This record gives sequence, structure tokens and C-alpha cells, in this order.
Amino acid sequence: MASKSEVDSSKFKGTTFTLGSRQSELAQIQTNIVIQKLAEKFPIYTFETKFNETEGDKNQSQALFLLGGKALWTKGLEELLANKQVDMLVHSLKDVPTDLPEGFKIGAILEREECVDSLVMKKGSPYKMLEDMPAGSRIGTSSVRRAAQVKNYLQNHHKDLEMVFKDVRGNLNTRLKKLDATGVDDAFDALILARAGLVRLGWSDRATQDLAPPVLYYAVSQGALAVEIRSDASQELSELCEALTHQSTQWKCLAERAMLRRLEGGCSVPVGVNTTLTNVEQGEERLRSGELILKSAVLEITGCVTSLDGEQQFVRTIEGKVTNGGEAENLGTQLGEILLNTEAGQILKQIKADRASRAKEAMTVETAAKTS
Ligand SMILES: NCc1[nH]cc(CCC(=O)O)c1CC(=O)O
Repeated sequence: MASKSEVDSSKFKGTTFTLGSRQSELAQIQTNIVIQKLAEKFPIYTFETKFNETEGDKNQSQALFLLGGKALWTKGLEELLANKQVDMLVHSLKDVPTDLPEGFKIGAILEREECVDSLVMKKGSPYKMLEDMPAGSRIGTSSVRRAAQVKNYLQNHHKDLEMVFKDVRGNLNTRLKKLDATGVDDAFDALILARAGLVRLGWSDRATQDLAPPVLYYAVSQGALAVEIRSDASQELSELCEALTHQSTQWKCLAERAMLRRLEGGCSVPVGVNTTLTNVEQGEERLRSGELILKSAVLEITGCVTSLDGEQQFVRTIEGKVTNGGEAENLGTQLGEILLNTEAGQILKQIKADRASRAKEAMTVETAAKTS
């Protein structure tokens, strides 16, 4: 049992909260967005930051899907949370695995920034739209979802416009530098990036075209920020999280994540979504965030699974009235179930089997190199 003095000292310490995230400029900006919101609502508290590298930042050479674990961007940071070096972690929700390790939970999902993907041309390019670019153009993206869907779109609508999709790694600053490189380092004609990241970095003028559904279904939870906390977080921390939560974003993202969980996918499967809330009914009561409480809405969610070569694509939609996050999750799970029972399920199964054997191969090569 805690002695009285221990309780008092922990309460005193509670007036400063430390927020952790990755070191990239985008991650730091996102953390500051969260701090700004908190400082507005809780002027009595002090907020500090701690930025650390993650596995995903360290290993920039291997393809993301070969790195295996789905927790590339969160695992190292969770250690800080477990050690109580930080009180909250700020993530892009799309980088957060659908199942968190024991001891952690998502405390808040914040209002979504624009969730579509955008095309970004090399500096000085005469083109703006995907359709303007010549055949053979080199498109940089490390997302199999983007590459597969854009291939599918080109095959169906611009048959003679075959493009080359190339992996591009690194944070957004690094990627834009690679895009604009000339001479021997000239490797890309355009990139496809999340619009939300460009907006937050103040680079939205670099986007020349939005690629939105039904051409390109966005990633599950793209554009939304999440705060991760310990499962046993204090009452004060829970209150901070409540004040950050944006209910309609939360319902949409819970549905999307439930679908992805059912498909057993991480951030590296060719799965996209499009989610809307309509017929929104609000109550009288205000939440800690200042918003009127959401009583019910019609949630429509579309899921899209594409084969890696873009040749097959399966799109299904489900809608229903929901009155809480749990009901939104149920709809998402149902959609995942429906997709699994179409050929989409076969596509995903095949991709997983191929990857497992490629990862095994990569491991064998590595071990052989070590022992020789
Ligand atoms: N996987 C990288 C990543 N994680 C979150 C964002 C952008 C911001 C967001 O989607 O919330 C990006 C960059 C991108 O996909 O272009």
C-alpha cells in the first residue's frame, strides 16, 4: 500500500506531463499540436517533450514489410511510457498497430486532418496530374496500398500509361530531398504522400493533385493523431485525453481499425478505406473537449483490397446507424468479415504467405553471412 507521502509526491509531480514521439520534424510538429490543445484547456499544467528514434527510423534500407513487426514506429517509444519517462505518446494513428501490447491503450483520437493522398511532383516538373505524366514515369512510394491501387487505376483507365513504382524510405524531409535530387541522384519524377503530413509541415503547396477515393482509398486512420497512454494511467491523464478526443473522428477510425484487425493487416497491406458519418444527431451535453456530445450517426465505410500487381481489386461498402464507438467497431469488423469471404481474402492470404517465405529467405542469407 502506498504511504501518504508517496501519494502526495506523485500528485505534485503530476503537474508536469511529458509527451514523447519520434524525432522526425512531422512527429515533433504533431506533438506540439497536442501540447497546444492541452495548454489551452489546462493552463495550470506544464508540458514537456521527449523525442526518440524508433526501429523504423533506424533501418532505412530494408523494405518496410520485410522488417516484420507491425510495431516499427511505436515499440521503442512504449518502453519510455512503461518506464514512466513519458506520460503520453503522440503517434500518427495509422502507424499504430491494431492491437497494442499489454499495458498500453489509446487514450485519445484527435480530429482528423484531410485524409487523402496527394501527388507531389519533382521541383520544376511541367506536369501536375498523374494523367499528364509520360509512360515510364518513376513514382516513389513505400506504400504497397498506393502502388497497387494506382496501378489498378491506370490499367483500367489509361492502359498505355504504365509507370514505374519505386520504394522510397525516410521521413518526409528525406523523401522530398530524394524527389528533388538531380544528376546521378535523380531517381523519382513524383511521390505519393499523405496530404495530412504535407499540411502539417506547411508544404501543402507541393501537392499538385489529390488522389482520393475511388481512385485511391486512403490508409486506415490516415490523417488522425492518437495519444497512447499506460492502461493504468491516472485520472488526471484520462481527463487530458478526454479533452483531446474528437468523437466523430474516433468513431470513424475505430470502425476502420476494426476492419483492418479482422483482415489481420498492418500498415503494409494493400488495404484502403473511405468512411463518412451522416445524419449526425447531437445531444445537449458538452464533452470535456468542448464539443456537443454525438448521440447517433449513420456510418458508411468502404474497404478496398488490391492485388500487388493492381490486376484485381475488391471494394465493398457497409453502412449502419451507430450510437457509440463499440457499434462503429462492430460495423468495421463486419466489413472485414465480408471482404475476407470474397477473393480479397485470398489476395491477402497469398501476400502473407509470400512475405513469410521472403522474410525467411532474408534471414537465412543474413545468418549465412554472419557465420561465413
Ligand atoms: N507511414 C508514414 C506516415 N505516417 C503518417 C504519415 C502522414 C500523416 C498521417 O497520415 O497522419 C506518414 C507519411 C505518409 O504516409 O506520407
